[in-house]
Amino acid sequence: MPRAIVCLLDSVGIGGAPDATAYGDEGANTVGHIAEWAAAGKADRDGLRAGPLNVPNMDAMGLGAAVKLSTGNLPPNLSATPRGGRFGVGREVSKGKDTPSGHWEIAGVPVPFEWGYFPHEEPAFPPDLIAAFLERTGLPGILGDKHASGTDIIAELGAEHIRSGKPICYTSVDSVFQIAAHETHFGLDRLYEICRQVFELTAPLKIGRVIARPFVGETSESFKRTGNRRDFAISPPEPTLLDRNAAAGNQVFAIGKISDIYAGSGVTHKLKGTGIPQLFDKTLEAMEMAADRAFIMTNFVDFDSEYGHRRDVPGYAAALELFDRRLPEIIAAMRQDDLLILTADHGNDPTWPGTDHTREQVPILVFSPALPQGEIGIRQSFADIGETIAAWLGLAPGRHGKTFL
Ligand SMILES: O=P(O)(O)O[C@H]1O[C@H](CO)[C@@H](O)[C@H]1O
Ligand SMILES: [Mn+2]
Ligand SMILES: [Mn+2]
Repeated sequence: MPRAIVCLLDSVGIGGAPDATAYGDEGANTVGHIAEWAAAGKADRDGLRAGPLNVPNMDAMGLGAAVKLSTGNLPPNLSATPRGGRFGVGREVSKGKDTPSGHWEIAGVPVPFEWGYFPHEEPAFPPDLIAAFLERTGLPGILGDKHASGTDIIAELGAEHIRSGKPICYTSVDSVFQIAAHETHFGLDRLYEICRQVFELTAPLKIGRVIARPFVGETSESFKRTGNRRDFAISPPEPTLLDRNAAAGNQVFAIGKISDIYAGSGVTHKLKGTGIPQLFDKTLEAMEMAADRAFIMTNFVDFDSEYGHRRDVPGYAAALELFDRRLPEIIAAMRQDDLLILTADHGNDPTWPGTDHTREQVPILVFSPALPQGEIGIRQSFADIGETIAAWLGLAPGRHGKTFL
């Protein structure tokens, strides 16, 4: 009996989105540029990695071929000829180049509305929203109130935050209200509680997520974010693949950030994990526990949060290589009728200006022991992934997307 596993490599885009210009991202290509920089010796870091990008296992599943299909160019050290599975390219129809938009569409639900965004101005947040927030929480004020990178802003304002007790509030090009606060000086539960308050206040503005960004350390040089990030997210507007599989009485394993991204909806088993190795361990654990018709989905967030937003090319390359080294463990744990899909939710080209996501197409790399090698082309919506999995698991067809198997 079938099962399905999705490894979502957060932000591992492959360029070529036809609407990239509208986002200022024409030419962005996360995998392609990392491979180019690595081949040119520009992704070396002592003690971490060196030389051309080395991802033979993903490449065998069609990573190089997918980049070529997406952009017309084969990046250095990747191959145009996969050695197993089916490869293709996913094109997003939802307008946001953010995590929930990508994930919901992958689970069969393109986002039918425009998210609310905060302007690239200071203050970024509407004064009446902040006034209501301060009134509800009794806080003495906020710091930040602008677009920022989360690591930069804690270095800039962390000390003042500790002194004043004012939380650091910031946003980005995504539909987010983020709050950074110190885990002990401010308190983790208190941070979660004020996020909950903001989440209620921002719901009418269609803000996708309020994100708690706890950190530790005592000085600007040593402040460090912890794994206790928590996302308070709007619920998807229609039942996703997760809801549909759970409603059919099947297991749905949400690993890492997945449960938060779908607001917990349709999740029957939630497994926490931080970092690529632990997320792999949890995925393997879920594969051991999973019954027939189970759906397992893991979000590997580090590509995005640790390397993409930080514009860290060697770090991103090393993370891809680490993922690639462990991929055979998942393949070895697969049963004959398990389906594995590697894909991504958007791009985050670490060679691109700024620190935000980039509008890109994504790889769709499909593997099942029984499935012959082949190509699935450029899919016109990420929803084709969800629809294919739904069919694989024996669920009734959904409202969006077409199966590609
Ligand atoms: O710079 P950090 O705090 O990592 O923020 C990033 O993380 C947010 C959620 O993925 C994005 O919108 C981007 O702003
Ligand atoms: Mn993402
Ligand atoms: Mn991100």
